[in-house]
Amino acid sequence: MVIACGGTGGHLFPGLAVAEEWTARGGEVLLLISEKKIDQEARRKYPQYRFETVPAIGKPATFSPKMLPFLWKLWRTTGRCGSLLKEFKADAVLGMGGFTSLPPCWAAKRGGLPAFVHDSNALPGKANRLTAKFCRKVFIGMDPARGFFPGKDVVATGTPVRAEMRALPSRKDAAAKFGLDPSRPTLLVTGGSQGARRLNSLVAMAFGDFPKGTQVLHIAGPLDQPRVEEEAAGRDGYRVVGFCDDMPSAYAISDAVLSRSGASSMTELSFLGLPSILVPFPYAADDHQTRNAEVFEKAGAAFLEPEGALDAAKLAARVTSLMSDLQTRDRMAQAARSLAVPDAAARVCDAIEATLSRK
Ligand SMILES: CC(=O)N[C@H]1[C@@H](OP(=O)(O)OP(=O)(O)OC[C@H]2O[C@@H](n3ccc(=O)[nH]c3=O)[C@H](O)[C@@H]2O)O[C@H](CO)[C@@H](O)[C@@H]1O
Repeated sequence: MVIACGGTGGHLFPGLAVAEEWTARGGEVLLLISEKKIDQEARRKYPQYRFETVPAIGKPATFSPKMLPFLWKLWRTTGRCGSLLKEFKADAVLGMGGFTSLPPCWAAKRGGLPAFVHDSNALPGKANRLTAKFCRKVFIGMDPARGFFPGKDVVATGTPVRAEMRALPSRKDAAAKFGLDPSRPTLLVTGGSQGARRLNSLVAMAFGDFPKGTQVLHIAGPLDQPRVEEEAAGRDGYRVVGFCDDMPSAYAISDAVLSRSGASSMTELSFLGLPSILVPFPYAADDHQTRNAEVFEKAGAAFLEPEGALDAAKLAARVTSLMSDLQTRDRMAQAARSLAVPDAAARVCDAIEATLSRK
Protein backbone atom coordinates (compact mmCIF):
# COMPACT_ATOMS: atom_id res chain seq x y z
CA MET A 1 0.00 0.00 0.00
CA VAL A 2 1.12 3.53 -0.74
CA ILE A 3 0.34 5.90 2.13
CA ALA A 4 0.46 9.63 1.47
CA CYS A 5 1.00 11.21 4.85
CA GLY A 6 3.17 14.27 4.38
CA GLY A 7 2.85 17.89 5.35
CA THR A 8 2.22 17.95 9.09
CA GLY A 9 2.33 15.74 12.18
CA GLY A 10 -1.45 15.48 12.02
CA HIS A 11 -1.15 13.48 8.78
CA LEU A 12 2.25 11.86 9.28
CA PHE A 13 1.69 10.08 12.59
CA PRO A 14 -1.68 8.48 11.76
CA GLY A 15 -0.11 7.39 8.44
CA LEU A 16 2.75 5.72 10.31
CA ALA A 17 0.20 4.01 12.56
CA VAL A 18 -1.49 2.50 9.50
CA ALA A 19 1.93 1.47 8.15
CA GLU A 20 2.62 -0.37 11.42
CA GLU A 21 -0.67 -2.26 11.17
CA TRP A 22 -0.36 -3.04 7.44
CA THR A 23 3.17 -4.41 7.76
CA ALA A 24 2.20 -6.41 10.88
CA ARG A 25 -0.32 -8.12 8.59
CA GLY A 26 2.46 -9.02 6.15
CA GLY A 27 1.94 -6.15 3.71
CA GLU A 28 4.47 -3.67 2.36
CA VAL A 29 4.25 0.09 2.45
CA LEU A 30 5.66 3.03 0.56
CA LEU A 31 5.22 6.30 2.44
CA LEU A 32 4.90 9.51 0.45
CA ILE A 33 6.07 12.50 2.46
CA SER A 34 6.94 16.13 1.78
CA GLU A 35 10.29 17.89 1.98
CA LYS A 36 9.31 19.44 5.36
CA LYS A 37 11.62 18.78 8.31
CA ILE A 38 9.06 16.83 10.37
CA ASP A 39 8.53 14.40 7.46
CA GLN A 40 12.22 13.96 6.77
CA GLU A 41 12.87 13.24 10.48
CA ALA A 42 10.45 10.30 10.17
CA ARG A 43 12.89 8.62 7.74
CA ARG A 44 15.45 8.55 10.54
CA LYS A 45 13.02 7.30 13.19
CA TYR A 46 11.41 4.62 10.99
CA PRO A 47 14.27 3.17 8.89
CA GLN A 48 12.25 -0.02 8.32
CA TYR A 49 9.96 1.75 5.81
CA ARG A 50 10.56 3.04 2.32
CA PHE A 51 9.87 6.76 1.98
CA GLU A 52 9.66 8.91 -1.15
CA THR A 53 9.50 12.69 -1.11
CA VAL A 54 6.93 14.38 -3.31
CA PRO A 55 6.45 18.15 -3.39
CA ALA A 56 3.93 19.57 -0.92
CA ILE A 57 1.28 21.50 -2.79
CA GLY A 58 -1.12 23.99 -1.25
CA LYS A 59 -4.10 25.30 -3.17
CA PRO A 60 -4.17 29.11 -3.56
CA ALA A 61 -7.41 31.13 -3.67
CA THR A 62 -9.45 30.19 -6.77
CA PHE A 63 -8.89 33.48 -8.67
CA SER A 64 -5.34 34.06 -7.49
CA PRO A 65 -2.54 34.42 -10.09
CA LYS A 66 -0.88 31.49 -8.30
CA MET A 67 -3.64 29.19 -9.58
CA LEU A 68 -1.93 28.35 -12.88
CA PRO A 69 1.43 27.37 -11.31
CA PHE A 70 -0.53 25.32 -8.75
CA LEU A 71 -2.40 23.40 -11.44
CA TRP A 72 0.87 22.76 -13.31
CA LYS A 73 2.54 21.48 -10.12
CA LEU A 74 -0.49 19.33 -9.33
CA TRP A 75 -0.35 17.78 -12.82
CA ARG A 76 3.39 17.11 -12.61
CA THR A 77 3.19 15.69 -9.06
CA THR A 78 0.32 13.43 -10.10
CA GLY A 79 2.50 12.13 -12.95
CA ARG A 80 5.38 11.44 -10.58
CA CYS A 81 3.03 9.65 -8.15
CA GLY A 82 1.72 7.55 -11.05
CA SER A 83 5.29 6.43 -11.85
CA LEU A 84 5.94 5.59 -8.19
CA LEU A 85 2.75 3.53 -7.95
CA LYS A 86 3.80 1.52 -11.03
CA GLU A 87 7.35 1.01 -9.88
CA PHE A 88 6.21 -0.08 -6.38
CA LYS A 89 3.52 -2.31 -7.92
CA ALA A 90 0.97 -0.80 -5.52
CA ASP A 91 -2.36 -2.48 -4.86
CA ALA A 92 -3.96 0.46 -3.08
CA VAL A 93 -3.36 4.10 -2.15
CA LEU A 94 -4.35 5.74 1.12
CA GLY A 95 -4.25 9.51 1.57
CA MET A 96 -4.12 10.69 5.17
CA GLY A 97 -5.50 14.11 4.30
CA GLY A 98 -4.50 17.54 3.04
CA PHE A 99 -3.41 18.54 -0.45
CA THR A 100 -0.52 16.06 -0.36
CA SER A 101 -3.15 13.29 -0.66
CA LEU A 102 -4.69 14.59 -3.86
CA PRO A 103 -1.97 13.72 -6.45
CA PRO A 104 -1.44 10.08 -5.34
CA CYS A 105 -5.18 9.37 -5.05
CA TRP A 106 -5.79 10.96 -8.46
CA ALA A 107 -2.89 8.95 -9.91
CA ALA A 108 -4.38 5.77 -8.42
CA LYS A 109 -7.75 6.46 -10.01
CA ARG A 110 -6.07 7.12 -13.39
CA GLY A 111 -4.15 3.84 -13.07
CA GLY A 112 -7.24 1.82 -12.09
CA LEU A 113 -6.14 1.27 -8.47
CA PRO A 114 -8.45 1.68 -5.48
CA ALA A 115 -7.78 4.84 -3.49
CA PHE A 116 -8.93 5.76 0.01
CA VAL A 117 -8.78 8.95 2.03
CA HIS A 118 -8.78 9.45 5.79
CA ASP A 119 -10.10 12.65 7.37
CA SER A 120 -9.44 13.06 11.06
CA ASN A 121 -11.28 16.35 11.67
CA ALA A 122 -14.88 17.08 12.66
CA LEU A 123 -15.06 19.46 9.69
CA PRO A 124 -13.33 18.02 6.60
CA GLY A 125 -11.17 20.34 4.53
CA LYS A 126 -11.58 21.20 0.85
CA ALA A 127 -8.62 19.04 -0.16
CA ASN A 128 -10.15 15.91 1.32
CA ARG A 129 -13.56 16.60 -0.13
CA LEU A 130 -11.93 16.90 -3.55
CA THR A 131 -9.66 13.88 -3.06
CA ALA A 132 -12.69 11.81 -1.98
CA LYS A 133 -14.02 12.06 -5.55
CA PHE A 134 -11.20 9.71 -6.64
CA CYS A 135 -11.67 7.31 -3.71
CA ARG A 136 -13.62 4.10 -3.16
CA LYS A 137 -14.06 4.75 0.55
CA VAL A 138 -13.68 7.66 2.92
CA PHE A 139 -12.49 7.01 6.47
CA ILE A 140 -13.45 9.48 9.17
CA GLY A 141 -12.00 10.12 12.61
CA MET A 142 -14.91 12.07 14.10
CA ASP A 143 -18.63 11.51 13.56
CA PRO A 144 -19.63 15.06 12.55
CA ALA A 145 -17.52 14.61 9.37
CA ARG A 146 -19.93 12.00 8.04
CA GLY A 147 -22.27 14.40 6.23
CA PHE A 148 -19.54 16.02 4.12
CA PHE A 149 -19.02 13.26 1.57
CA PRO A 150 -22.37 12.84 -0.19
CA GLY A 151 -22.68 9.67 -2.24
CA LYS A 152 -19.45 8.18 -0.85
CA ASP A 153 -18.97 5.02 1.17
CA VAL A 154 -18.00 6.57 4.52
CA VAL A 155 -16.53 4.34 7.23
CA ALA A 156 -16.10 5.60 10.82
CA THR A 157 -12.67 4.26 11.69
CA GLY A 158 -11.40 6.78 14.21
CA THR A 159 -7.90 8.18 13.77
CA PRO A 160 -4.99 5.71 14.03
CA VAL A 161 -2.53 6.11 16.89
CA ARG A 162 1.15 5.09 16.71
CA ALA A 163 2.03 1.80 18.42
CA GLU A 164 4.44 3.57 20.80
CA MET A 165 1.43 5.15 22.55
CA ARG A 166 0.36 1.67 23.68
CA ALA A 167 3.36 1.23 25.95
CA LEU A 168 4.05 4.44 27.85
CA PRO A 169 7.12 4.54 30.10
CA SER A 170 6.65 4.82 33.87
CA ARG A 171 5.99 8.28 35.29
CA LYS A 172 9.38 8.12 37.00
CA ASP A 173 11.29 7.37 33.80
CA ALA A 174 9.32 9.98 31.89
CA ALA A 175 10.05 12.61 34.54
CA ALA A 176 13.76 11.77 34.44
CA LYS A 177 13.77 12.20 30.67
CA PHE A 178 12.66 15.84 31.02
CA GLY A 179 14.42 16.59 34.31
CA LEU A 180 11.08 16.90 36.14
CA ASP A 181 9.88 15.70 39.54
CA PRO A 182 7.51 12.70 39.23
CA SER A 183 5.74 13.58 42.48
CA ARG A 184 4.59 17.04 41.36
CA PRO A 185 1.35 17.67 39.42
CA THR A 186 2.32 18.29 35.82
CA LEU A 187 0.67 20.19 32.97
CA LEU A 188 1.72 19.42 29.40
CA VAL A 189 1.45 22.35 27.00
CA THR A 190 1.48 21.59 23.28
CA GLY A 191 0.60 23.55 20.17
CA GLY A 192 0.59 20.57 17.80
CA SER A 193 3.45 19.70 15.48
CA GLN A 194 4.01 23.32 14.42
CA GLY A 195 3.81 25.01 17.83
CA ALA A 196 1.54 27.88 18.82
CA ARG A 197 3.09 31.29 19.43
CA ARG A 198 0.13 33.02 21.08
CA LEU A 199 -0.61 30.06 23.34
CA ASN A 200 3.08 29.94 24.29
CA SER A 201 3.01 33.59 25.37
CA LEU A 202 -0.17 33.17 27.40
CA VAL A 203 1.21 30.19 29.29
CA ALA A 204 4.51 31.92 29.99
CA MET A 205 2.56 34.91 31.41
CA ALA A 206 0.06 32.83 33.39
CA PHE A 207 2.54 30.40 35.00
CA GLY A 208 3.09 32.56 38.09
CA ASP A 209 -0.58 32.12 39.01
CA PHE A 210 -0.74 28.35 38.51
CA PRO A 211 -1.30 26.37 41.75
CA LYS A 212 1.85 26.13 43.86
CA GLY A 213 3.98 23.11 42.98
CA THR A 214 2.58 22.69 39.45
CA GLN A 215 5.20 21.72 36.89
CA VAL A 216 4.96 22.60 33.23
CA LEU A 217 6.35 20.62 30.31
CA HIS A 218 6.07 23.14 27.51
CA ILE A 219 6.42 21.95 23.90
CA ALA A 220 6.90 25.33 22.31
CA GLY A 221 7.56 24.27 18.72
CA PRO A 222 10.96 24.52 17.04
CA LEU A 223 10.57 28.15 15.92
CA ASP A 224 9.41 29.59 19.24
CA GLN A 225 11.60 27.50 21.54
CA PRO A 226 14.37 30.11 22.09
CA ARG A 227 11.87 32.87 22.95
CA VAL A 228 9.88 30.73 25.41
CA GLU A 229 13.08 29.40 26.95
CA GLU A 230 14.22 32.95 27.58
CA GLU A 231 10.90 33.88 29.21
CA ALA A 232 10.94 30.77 31.39
CA ALA A 233 14.61 31.02 32.38
CA GLY A 234 15.23 30.36 36.06
CA ARG A 235 11.71 29.11 36.82
CA ASP A 236 11.39 26.12 39.09
CA GLY A 237 9.55 23.17 37.47
CA TYR A 238 9.28 24.62 33.98
CA ARG A 239 10.80 22.68 31.05
CA VAL A 240 10.74 23.97 27.49
CA VAL A 241 11.33 21.77 24.44
CA GLY A 242 11.12 22.68 20.76
CA PHE A 243 9.85 19.62 18.90
CA CYS A 244 9.29 16.61 21.15
CA ASP A 245 10.31 13.32 19.54
CA ASP A 246 9.16 11.31 22.56
CA MET A 247 5.47 12.09 22.99
CA PRO A 248 4.82 8.87 24.98
CA SER A 249 7.13 10.19 27.75
CA ALA A 250 5.54 13.64 27.56
CA TYR A 251 2.08 12.14 28.08
CA ALA A 252 3.31 9.72 30.77
CA ILE A 253 4.38 12.55 33.09
CA SER A 254 1.23 14.63 32.52
CA ASP A 255 -1.87 14.95 34.70
CA ALA A 256 -3.60 17.31 32.29
CA VAL A 257 -2.90 18.86 28.89
CA LEU A 258 -3.30 22.35 27.49
CA SER A 259 -3.36 21.96 23.74
CA ARG A 260 -4.39 23.21 20.33
CA SER A 261 -7.22 21.07 18.99
CA GLY A 262 -5.52 19.34 16.08
CA ALA A 263 -7.16 15.99 15.46
CA SER A 264 -4.13 13.78 16.05
CA SER A 265 -3.26 15.34 19.38
CA MET A 266 -6.88 14.98 20.46
CA THR A 267 -6.94 11.36 19.34
CA GLU A 268 -3.95 10.71 21.58
CA LEU A 269 -5.63 12.49 24.51
CA SER A 270 -8.69 10.28 24.18
CA PHE A 271 -6.62 7.13 23.67
CA LEU A 272 -4.65 7.85 26.84
CA GLY A 273 -7.58 9.27 28.81
CA LEU A 274 -6.06 12.67 29.56
CA PRO A 275 -8.20 15.64 30.64
CA SER A 276 -7.54 18.77 28.61
CA ILE A 277 -8.04 22.45 28.04
CA LEU A 278 -8.33 23.00 24.29
CA VAL A 279 -7.52 26.33 22.66
CA PRO A 280 -8.32 25.99 18.94
CA PHE A 281 -5.97 27.63 16.43
CA PRO A 282 -8.31 30.40 15.24
CA TYR A 283 -6.86 30.56 11.72
CA ALA A 284 -7.11 26.85 10.90
CA ALA A 285 -9.02 26.24 7.65
CA ASP A 286 -12.76 26.89 8.14
CA ASP A 287 -12.09 27.03 11.90
CA HIS A 288 -12.03 23.22 11.96
CA GLN A 289 -10.11 23.14 15.26
CA THR A 290 -13.10 24.72 17.01
CA ARG A 291 -15.37 22.04 15.54
CA ASN A 292 -12.92 19.39 16.79
CA ALA A 293 -12.79 20.88 20.28
CA GLU A 294 -16.60 21.06 20.45
CA VAL A 295 -16.76 17.27 20.13
CA PHE A 296 -14.62 16.89 23.26
CA GLU A 297 -16.36 19.68 25.14
CA LYS A 298 -19.79 18.17 24.44
CA ALA A 299 -18.60 14.80 25.76
CA GLY A 300 -17.20 16.42 28.92
CA ALA A 301 -13.65 15.43 27.96
CA ALA A 302 -12.22 18.95 27.68
CA PHE A 303 -12.72 22.64 28.43
CA LEU A 304 -12.88 24.69 25.24
CA GLU A 305 -11.26 28.10 25.53
CA PRO A 306 -11.45 30.26 22.38
CA GLU A 307 -8.18 32.14 22.00
CA GLY A 308 -9.89 35.47 21.28
CA ALA A 309 -11.51 35.50 24.71
CA LEU A 310 -8.48 34.21 26.58
CA ASP A 311 -6.00 36.22 28.61
CA ALA A 312 -3.33 35.18 31.08
CA ALA A 313 -5.61 35.65 34.12
CA LYS A 314 -8.42 33.58 32.62
CA LEU A 315 -5.99 30.86 31.58
CA ALA A 316 -4.45 30.74 35.06
CA ALA A 317 -7.94 30.41 36.59
CA ARG A 318 -8.85 27.57 34.22
CA VAL A 319 -5.59 25.71 34.85
CA THR A 320 -6.00 26.22 38.61
CA SER A 321 -9.52 24.80 38.63
CA LEU A 322 -8.40 21.76 36.64
CA MET A 323 -5.14 21.03 38.44
CA SER A 324 -6.67 21.36 41.89
CA ASP A 325 -9.72 19.18 41.29
CA LEU A 326 -8.88 15.51 40.99
CA GLN A 327 -12.53 14.46 40.75
CA THR A 328 -13.15 16.67 37.71
CA ARG A 329 -9.94 15.44 36.11
CA ASP A 330 -11.00 11.82 36.62
CA ARG A 331 -14.43 12.48 35.16
CA MET A 332 -12.91 14.21 32.13
CA ALA A 333 -10.37 11.42 31.69
CA GLN A 334 -13.19 8.88 31.58
CA ALA A 335 -15.14 10.99 29.08
CA ALA A 336 -12.00 11.29 26.91
CA ARG A 337 -11.51 7.53 26.96
CA SER A 338 -15.11 6.99 25.89
CA LEU A 339 -14.31 8.84 22.63
CA ALA A 340 -11.29 6.67 21.79
CA VAL A 341 -11.24 4.14 18.97
CA PRO A 342 -8.20 2.06 19.98
CA ASP A 343 -8.39 -0.22 16.91
CA ALA A 344 -8.62 2.61 14.36
CA ALA A 345 -5.59 1.40 12.34
CA ALA A 346 -7.07 -2.10 12.20
CA ARG A 347 -10.41 -0.70 11.03
CA VAL A 348 -8.70 1.20 8.21
CA CYS A 349 -6.75 -1.89 7.13
CA ASP A 350 -9.83 -4.14 7.38
CA ALA A 351 -11.82 -1.81 5.12
CA ILE A 352 -8.99 -1.66 2.55
CA GLU A 353 -8.51 -5.44 2.61
CA ALA A 354 -12.26 -5.93 2.13
CA THR A 355 -12.14 -3.74 -1.00
CA LEU A 356 -9.04 -5.49 -2.36
CA SER A 357 -10.55 -8.94 -1.84
CA ARG A 358 -13.54 -7.92 -3.98
CA LYS A 359 -11.32 -6.72 -6.86
C1 LIG B 1 -2.53 24.22 12.32
C2 LIG B 1 -3.35 23.16 11.66
O1 LIG B 1 -4.13 23.44 10.78
N1 LIG B 1 -3.11 21.91 12.12
C3 LIG B 1 -3.81 20.77 11.56
C4 LIG B 1 -2.80 19.62 11.28
O2 LIG B 1 -2.27 19.11 12.46
P1 LIG B 1 -1.02 19.41 13.39
O3 LIG B 1 0.17 18.67 12.93
O4 LIG B 1 -0.89 20.88 13.61
O5 LIG B 1 -1.58 18.86 14.78
P2 LIG B 1 -2.21 17.53 15.32
O6 LIG B 1 -2.59 17.87 16.67
O7 LIG B 1 -3.28 16.96 14.46
O8 LIG B 1 -0.99 16.47 15.30
C5 LIG B 1 0.18 16.68 15.97
C6 LIG B 1 0.92 15.36 16.02
O9 LIG B 1 2.27 15.64 16.19
C7 LIG B 1 2.75 15.00 17.38
N2 LIG B 1 3.75 15.88 17.99
C8 LIG B 1 3.43 17.18 18.30
C9 LIG B 1 4.38 18.02 18.84
C10 LIG B 1 5.68 17.51 19.07
O10 LIG B 1 6.58 18.20 19.54
N3 LIG B 1 5.95 16.22 18.75
C11 LIG B 1 5.02 15.38 18.20
O11 LIG B 1 5.31 14.20 17.92
C12 LIG B 1 1.54 14.80 18.27
O12 LIG B 1 1.76 13.75 19.19
C13 LIG B 1 0.48 14.49 17.20
O13 LIG B 1 0.54 13.13 16.82
O14 LIG B 1 -3.55 18.52 10.73
C14 LIG B 1 -4.55 17.97 11.58
C15 LIG B 1 -5.17 16.79 10.85
O15 LIG B 1 -5.81 17.21 9.69
C16 LIG B 1 -5.58 19.05 11.93
O16 LIG B 1 -6.53 18.55 12.83
C17 LIG B 1 -4.87 20.26 12.52
O17 LIG B 1 -5.82 21.26 12.82
